[in-house]
Order: sequence, then C-alpha cells, then structure tokens
Amino acid sequence: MTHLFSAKDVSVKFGGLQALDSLSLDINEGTITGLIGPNGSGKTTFFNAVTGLCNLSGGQVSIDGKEIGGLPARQIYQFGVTRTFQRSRLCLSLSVFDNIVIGRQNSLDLGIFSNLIRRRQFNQSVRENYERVHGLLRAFSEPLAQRIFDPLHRLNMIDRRRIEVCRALIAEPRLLLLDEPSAGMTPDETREFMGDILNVRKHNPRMSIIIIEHEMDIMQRVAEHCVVLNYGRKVAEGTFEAVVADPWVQEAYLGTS
Ligand SMILES: Nc1ncnc2c1ncn2[C@@H]1O[C@H](COP(=O)(O)OP(=O)(O)OP(=O)(O)O)[C@@H](O)[C@H]1O
Repeated sequence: MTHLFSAKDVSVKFGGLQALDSLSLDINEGTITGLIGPNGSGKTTFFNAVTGLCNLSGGQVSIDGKEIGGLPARQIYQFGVTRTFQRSRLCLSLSVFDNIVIGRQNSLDLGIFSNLIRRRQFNQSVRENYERVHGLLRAFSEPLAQRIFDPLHRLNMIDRRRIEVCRALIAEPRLLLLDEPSAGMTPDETREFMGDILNVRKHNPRMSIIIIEHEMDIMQRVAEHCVVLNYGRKVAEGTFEAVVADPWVQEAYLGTS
C-alpha cells in the first residue's frame, strides 16, 4: 500500500490546555481510518491542526512526503486535504449548486471583468462546473441531483450532509476528513449515509478518509483502522475489533468492562 499522510508528534495547546499531546498517525492511500475518543479528547482539534485552522505547538504533518504543518488553510487545501465540519457550514439561502461549487475555489475564475469580457470561456466553465456538481449529486442520489438549483434550506438533514461531502469532494481531495457526519441524523438516515460514504470510496479508490464518529456500529462498518484518543493522546490503535477489545477502551470509553 502507498503511504499518503503522516502526522508526527503533533501537539496543540490552548493556553494551559494541552489539547493534542505528541500525536502520531500514518495513513495509507485508499483507506478509511476511524478516530474515536470521548468528548474533548482532541479529535476535532486534530482535524483543525491538519487543515490549518489552528496553530501547532509542535510536530510535523505531511502529505505525499511534503510538509504542510503550519501552512495557511488555503494552501493545505491545495495539497488535496478537504473536510466537513461537525456543525454545518452551509449557506442555507444559496442553492445546492452554489454551496458545492464553492469547494472548487482553486479553479473558479472569480475575476469579474474577465468573466464579463470573455463570455465564451465563462459559459464553458459554468457548464463544466454544472456537470461536475450534477455528477457528484447523482453518485449520492438521483432525486437529489434533480434539486441542484433548490435553495439549501428546503433539504432535509441527510441531504444537507450529502451536500457538505460533495463540497469537500469537488476539489478531488487525496485526503477527506469527515467530522461526525452523522450528527443530527436519525439512526436510519445514519445507516443510509454510511452506505453513501462506502459508495464514495468505491468511486474514489485512491482517496483516503479519516472519520470522527461516536456511533460504534458505524465505525465497525466503515473503518478498516481505528485510532483512539484520550486527553489528546493516542491510547489505542488497530482494527475496530482489536481496539474495542482493549481493556482501557472498554472501561474508559465504551463503559462495558
Ligand atoms: N479554540 C479553542 N480554544 C480553547 N480550547 C479549545 C479550543 N478548541 C478546543 N478546545 C479544547 O480542546 C479540547 C479538545 O477539544 P476537541 O473539540 O478537539 O475535542 P473532541 O474530541 O473533538 O470533542 P467532541 O467529541 O465533543 O467534538 C477540549 O478540552 C476543548 O474544550
């Protein structure tokens, strides 16, 4: 398997609070890794550190052997790292199309004068973006693809989550970070959505995914490898079965020891 991503001794401090403490993690191409841990254990902080939304107080982060730790978020995105957020960051008054296409900021030509003068080029780029967004939506659900110009506030929670994933996918990432994508969904919606995630992976076999999720049956279904955090430290790592068999994980997290 080809090695894709590496975090080495990553630490993040918020004043006196050590949110991440020398966390190391290696990710191979085309794998799904589950990040598990109690509330406040540092999972989202890890995503924020990797995507440039918070400063590292130590350590290195690399993708394809290139150091990205400490770079601005926009540059990290250009290295092919995209994400979703635990709390939705969608714009409800804009259309499905607009909410997704904004994720392709690398190739959007935002120069108003150039767009006004070079109409043919502008129209072609709009057509291309339409095809891409439509194709992504169709991969999730045909009825959703029919709603490409609906305002987002008309969509239910599962479809909104799908839009968030499409927005992260339109940049064709190498590494996709999903922060608790099932938050706010019913158990049935969650099951359906996880089927979608597996489908996404089937369509993008070289893309790697790290997923934060509290629902253990979801982890069991989607993650080939799991990493458990507590107080910002890695306390267990391995297959789902190996991790849940760990006595510490059973006692401290699953409460089943
Ligand atoms: N911007 C911030 N400023 C100060 N403290 C922060 C900040 N972001 C996170 N923290 C703290 O860092 C610790 C780790 O938080 P984080 O959100 O990463 O945990 P988590 O594992 O994602 O939790 P949850 O499962 O509840 O989302 C917590 O104690 C949190 O209060």
